[in-house]
Amino acid sequence: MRAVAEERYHDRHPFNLRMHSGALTPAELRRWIVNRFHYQRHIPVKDALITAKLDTPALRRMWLRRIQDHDGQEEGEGGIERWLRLGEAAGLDRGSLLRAEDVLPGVRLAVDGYVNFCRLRPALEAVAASLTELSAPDLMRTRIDAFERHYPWIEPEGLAYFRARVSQGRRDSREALDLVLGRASTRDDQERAVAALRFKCDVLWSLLDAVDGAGRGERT
Ligand SMILES: O=C(O)c1cc(C(=O)O)c2c(n1)C(=O)C(=O)c1cc(C(=O)O)[nH]c1-2
Repeated sequence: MRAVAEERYHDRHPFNLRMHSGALTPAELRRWIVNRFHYQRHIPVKDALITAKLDTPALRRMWLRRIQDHDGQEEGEGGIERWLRLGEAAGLDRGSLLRAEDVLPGVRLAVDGYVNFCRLRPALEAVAASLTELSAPDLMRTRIDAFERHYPWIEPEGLAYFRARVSQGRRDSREALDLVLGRASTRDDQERAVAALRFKCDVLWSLLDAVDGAGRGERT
């Protein structure tokens, strides 16, 4: 699982490499923020679908916390709100983020693919798909450094989302890995868990393909 989460993770995608080296234009970075918001706002939806598949109070409590991380305990809190503030720090309008008018077709398909995977597959596979988060905390740190160094026009308070995800991602991936290791007792289960994680890597990769492709005309 760790090898898949490392080798196929989107930190190696050309768009992320350009982000980290400071090569993105303001328009490209804003396009990424708008499109990634579409992914962010669906994370609690897919986590609700997973919660419904878990069969003990302890597991449901554990997974419900993820929904709270994104939705907050009340208005004005949580990861979705922090992402909206990132958008504002980059000069985007909150209303246009919420209306999702500029979300690319390929991004809609990638996000639908992930939500429907979690809707239709058993808990083991849906939880295993979240394990891209094994690699997410390192990427968050790279991203924070890159934003501070190369994109100072984004106000620093906007980076609160990424800072919070470093520890949340570590805890989430530890819990999800324990759950998968505890449940995947047969060879078949283990292979399905690995395939789920590969699928999720493809979701993240396709999302960035769409964002990258949309900017190609502007760059040449
Ligand atoms: O910015 C990123 O590169 C990135 C990647 C991932 C991931 O690896 O799936 C997640 C997040 N961010 C994220 O912010 C997040 O809340 C999250 C939840 C999940 C998941 O599948 O349950 N992945 C991710």
